[in-house]
Amino acid sequence: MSYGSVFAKLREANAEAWRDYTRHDFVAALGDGSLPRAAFLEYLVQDYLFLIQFSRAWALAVLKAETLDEMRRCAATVNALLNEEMRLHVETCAREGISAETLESAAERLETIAYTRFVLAEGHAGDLLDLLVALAPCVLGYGEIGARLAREGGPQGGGPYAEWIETYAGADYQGVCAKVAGLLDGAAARGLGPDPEAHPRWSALCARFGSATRLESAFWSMGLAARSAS
Ligand SMILES: Cc1ncc(CO)c(N)n1
Repeated sequence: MSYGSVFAKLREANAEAWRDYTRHDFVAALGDGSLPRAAFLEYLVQDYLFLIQFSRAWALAVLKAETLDEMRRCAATVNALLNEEMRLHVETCAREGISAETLESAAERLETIAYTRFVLAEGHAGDLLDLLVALAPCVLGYGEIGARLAREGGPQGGGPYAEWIETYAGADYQGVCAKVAGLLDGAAARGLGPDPEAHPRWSALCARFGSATRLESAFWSMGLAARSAS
């Protein structure tokens, strides 16, 4: 699987953290269907709150964009988040008796606050490239996870979390991933030149990508911890 050259370099520079995130126990349990329902629902409620802030971060990317084409592509991502991805959360929760109002008034857990405010703060302080590097593990990590779980599940799929897997493995979401990888490559080419790893900004960008990746792992762990809590 490849989502562009700069993403591949950032992932390689954070290989261990990336493996922890994309091969997390939560992900394995989603794939084989053994994830307890309570853990999934707790994750889904927090993820809904995550997506609200994440949409704001993509709206910030519209603001930080340097070309009209970038503005359009960032705006399309805001639309995909608010009007497509969040539907999965609302519909799944509705079937479990959790209303949209309940979702919106749920309290953010610390892991949700940490991750979303990290991305927003990095974006406010930096330029478009800084923001996209903080956003990349979320968007492209889920694309990679969804595609892998769909492949491993075989042609029929099935299982209790098939709809979640299909959301991220599906053509719409994979198309968003390709767009985001293209945005990242473009912003990096502009900001870092032809050899990004030789640029003085590179180590800070790798560290930022690594932090977001570790915050993703913490988000999965929060879901697993909810298995026993309420
Ligand atoms: C925590 C998290 N990361 C990434 C995505 C993909 O948008 C998501 N829905 N939630």
